[in-house]
Amino acid sequence: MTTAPEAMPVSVTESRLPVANGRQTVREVWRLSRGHRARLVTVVVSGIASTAVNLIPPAVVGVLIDRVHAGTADLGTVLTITVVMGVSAVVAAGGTAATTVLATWLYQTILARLREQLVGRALALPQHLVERAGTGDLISRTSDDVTAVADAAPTVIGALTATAFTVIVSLAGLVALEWPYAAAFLIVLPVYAMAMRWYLRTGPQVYRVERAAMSKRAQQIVESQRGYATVLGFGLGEQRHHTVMKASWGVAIHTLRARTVQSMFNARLNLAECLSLATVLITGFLLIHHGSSTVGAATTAMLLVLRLLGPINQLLFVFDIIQSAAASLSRIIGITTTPGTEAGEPGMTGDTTVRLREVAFHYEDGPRVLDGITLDITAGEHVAVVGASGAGKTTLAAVIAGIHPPDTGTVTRPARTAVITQEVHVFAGTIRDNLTLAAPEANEREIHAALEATGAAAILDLLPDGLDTLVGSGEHQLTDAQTQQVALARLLLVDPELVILDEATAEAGSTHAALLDRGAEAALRGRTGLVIAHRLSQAAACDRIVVMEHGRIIETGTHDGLVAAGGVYAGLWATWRKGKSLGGACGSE
Ligand SMILES: Nc1ncnc2c1ncn2[C@@H]1O[C@H](COP(=O)(O)OP(=O)(O)OP(=O)(O)O)[C@@H](O)[C@H]1O
Repeated sequence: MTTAPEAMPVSVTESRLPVANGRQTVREVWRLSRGHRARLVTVVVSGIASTAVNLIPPAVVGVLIDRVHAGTADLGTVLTITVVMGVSAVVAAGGTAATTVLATWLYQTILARLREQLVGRALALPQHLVERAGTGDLISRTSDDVTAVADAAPTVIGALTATAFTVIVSLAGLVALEWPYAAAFLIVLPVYAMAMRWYLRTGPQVYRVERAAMSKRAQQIVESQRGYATVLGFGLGEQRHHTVMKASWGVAIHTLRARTVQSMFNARLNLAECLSLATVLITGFLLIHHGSSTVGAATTAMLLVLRLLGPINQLLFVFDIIQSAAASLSRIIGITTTPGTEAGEPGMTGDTTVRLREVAFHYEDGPRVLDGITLDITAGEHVAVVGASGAGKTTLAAVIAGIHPPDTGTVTRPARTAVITQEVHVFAGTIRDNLTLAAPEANEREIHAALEATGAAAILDLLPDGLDTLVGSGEHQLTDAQTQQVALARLLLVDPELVILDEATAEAGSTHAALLDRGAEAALRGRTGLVIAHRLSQAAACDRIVVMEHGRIIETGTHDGLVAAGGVYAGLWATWRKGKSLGGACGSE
């Protein structure tokens, strides 16, 4: 009796990252095999041949039994049959080994290509897609789904090549012995079909839910790790722990359900096996009783059926794994076939201006946070955006940067746009790695010039190994100000046409703020710039100021003009001046 192998979890269809359909998946796998098709054919032929050789032993055992039964077996017969069985076993083993090696080489090569494409494409995905779907889904595809496909490949490829031919040859063998043997086996096939039908109706849904629970858990863990500082800062450890624990329990419950479904499928398969053996045994008994079959033929028939059961179960199990792995594969190929940003995102233009027309935007299920935004930023102009918290400043920056596509309206921006957001990540590696991340060709002189210009050169004096100091998790920790300075220097090395600065708030008048203002000034010099002004001193130094309220632009003009107009900005400025000292981001102060 048999036991089903561990079923792979299937993918979440409700995911918002694209999922390829069956035809796209097959076409893509076929494309990936380009250059290796001759090997593919060899794998199929050698797998089929070795399976066919495996059918020789049942046939010769039947002959031996009949000869023994007829009293014609002598030592020569036994030796001949032994040699035939021995040779067929060696040939089948050699063929299977060769098939396995060739198949392994083939699928590993294809998988390696797929992985390369996946990583390359994942890094080039349009940001708004990843933002909307959540990084957990992307991580799940690049880890869980790749593992599912890699684990499934050996089983699937080996079994598929062997199974189909075994079934055909064994059935042909049963017919050649006596057609009732084949008929006896065939009448049990509906039981297999019913087991399969039940499983296909029940399994995918259970696995899908299991996989959705896994994605949710991954998302919760990633968010807890990403927001580590916030979790610590706000004492959210207990709450995050509870959320992750709840998500983990969800996985445990759904995994238990999935394994239960698997066990029930096994029970149905075992019933089908018992019925096949019983019907062929009874048929053999009846045929021998009526003198139309021999004991040897009945034995061969039983051995052939026993041989058939293995591949049939294997086919069903492989079907299960294929189904699960195919879902993972379609999730992976959904990513690899998604157009990346290399060819340019919508809204990218060849000039250095920014142009927004009647732009509206809302977050998933939320209200509109941008409404009727029309704005032009001319080449080289520095525009500051100010407004109360929640006015939509950061969202506007993200829409201009192409991170969020607008719901309605149009946005155009320069092709080379660089953004510094409030959360700057330090990549594991050296300071040099972090600086040259987006400009790998930058030389030593350019790196130092960028550090000087942004005021970040002083950081090097504080680091044990200068540019080669290892930073990131578990290594030297940069302060927030240093991290942002490094980000500004990195931005200089990229030399963008449009700079969008939405840096973390720094207390006005602090050394931190002064350092950031100096870095920002260097980053904006000679470029078109949009500054989300968290300190009004940043706004005052820009060419033009845009005031936002509830997702709309309510005032726009120069600092002096807006102060003189006595509107919302003038009020903000008056409040600001009361308690703050001035610095500047746009560099004109
Ligand atoms: N990822 C998000 N999902 C849903 N709503 C969001 C998201 N980000 C921002 N919002 C909402 O959109 C509105 C505008 O937020 P936004 O961050 O753009 O404002 P802001 O003016 O930059 O505020 P702040 O100065 O506090 O950063 C707010 O109501 C905010 O709660």
